[in-house]
Amino acid sequence: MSVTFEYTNAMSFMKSTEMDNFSEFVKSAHNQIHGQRGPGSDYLGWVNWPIEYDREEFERVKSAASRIQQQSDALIVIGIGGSYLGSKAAIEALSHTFHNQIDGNTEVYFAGQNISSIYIENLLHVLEGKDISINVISKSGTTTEPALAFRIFREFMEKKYGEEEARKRIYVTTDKTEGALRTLATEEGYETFVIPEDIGGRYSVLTPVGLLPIAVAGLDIDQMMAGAEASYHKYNNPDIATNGSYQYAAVRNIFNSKGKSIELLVTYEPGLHYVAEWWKQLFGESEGKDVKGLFPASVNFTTDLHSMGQYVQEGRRLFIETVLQIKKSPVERTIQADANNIDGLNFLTGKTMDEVNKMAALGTTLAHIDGDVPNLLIELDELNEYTFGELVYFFEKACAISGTLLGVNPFDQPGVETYKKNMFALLGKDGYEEERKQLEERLAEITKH
Ligand SMILES: O=P(O)(O)OC[C@H]1O[C@](O)(CO)[C@@H](O)[C@@H]1O
Repeated sequence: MSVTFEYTNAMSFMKSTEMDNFSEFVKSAHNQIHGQRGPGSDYLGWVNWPIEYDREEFERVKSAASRIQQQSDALIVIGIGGSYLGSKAAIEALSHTFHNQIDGNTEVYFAGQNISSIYIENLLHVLEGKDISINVISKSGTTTEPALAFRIFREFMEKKYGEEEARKRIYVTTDKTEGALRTLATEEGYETFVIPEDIGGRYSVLTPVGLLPIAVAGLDIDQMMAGAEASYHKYNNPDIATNGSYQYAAVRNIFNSKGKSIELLVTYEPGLHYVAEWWKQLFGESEGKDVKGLFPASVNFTTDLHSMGQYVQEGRRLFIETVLQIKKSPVERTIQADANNIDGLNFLTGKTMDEVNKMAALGTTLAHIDGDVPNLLIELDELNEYTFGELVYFFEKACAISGTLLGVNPFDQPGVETYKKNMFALLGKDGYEEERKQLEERLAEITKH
């Protein structure tokens, strides 16, 4: 089982010497990351995590997951950004497409990833009559969206079960010592899991942040960590000639410097939609700063070929494409002959749906190459917990190296604060009086025109 990277379909857009030229830069980026040096070096805990993770806590995650499965019909995962995208990606990719509708499964719902009252109302509606547990996840413990959702769900739980029983159904994943959530968890006696202080949100899927919800969904987290460990060893050498993760990092930078501004992550399996969402946060927050970075976007083909395909083929030439492909679908559905053949599809008789999907992918790749879109390929032999773990680490490593090559700090996200500052000022939070005054003046100016 493995994850492979290749860029053969990008070679007509670049010279092989360009890759060679990157080899020394890649080596020094590798040495920087492994030597715990450089910008953001306080956030490198994820590098050795697959071999160094806390085994005792890992076992506790598994037993909490089976307790939740026994005590509840549904788990509500409250978090935003890196505190929900990894588990959402794994559950969508690896579970039954309609996981929550299958009898016997512990349903998993997400909250706190938006501020929509409609969403909360409808979620509470769906939960009527069900026994529930909560896993609230926030590294800082102060992020508005999950804090707001937790306020609502805590009250809901205490009303439904009483304080004592609610306590047994609330699981908190947060910083080891700091933050409002840690304080609350200590006061209330909730069971807690730790987000290591040297692992940022977007690098946290293989910590309890991702692992508890993933295990509750019935997935094998031992296999996931085994895949991540294999990937750790595979991408632990600085040689660009043999390190696919570093090749991916270098090729992205080559095309960025040639003026490409968007990387489209392309999938042909709907279950991979949230893997792409997770990937967007990883690369978007890591590289989008100092007026730099490829804009990470994603499409689900063939669905989006009927909406975005036209632009990718003939619109502004901004793109590189990275196809995330599963070599062989675990499900074989053979197309049958139809006596009347009114739809004209009898030429597909005897082929499987997956063969058709693969030919759609190949045809699209060739068409997009003709439309000047360099094509990169990441292939998974199979899609399962093991290869998911491998893929996560492949991307994490590539992202750290890519951001380092780009010359940014891949581990901070200062730009996210700007909207928060405005929101707090507009809502009248204490300490934001001056900002509020300035915004009000600005808004008055806009209304005048
Ligand atoms: O886990 P927290 O601290 O609530 O943060 C959630 C998300 O918010 C961000 O900090 C951005 O505001 C992301 O980097 C992070 O994944």
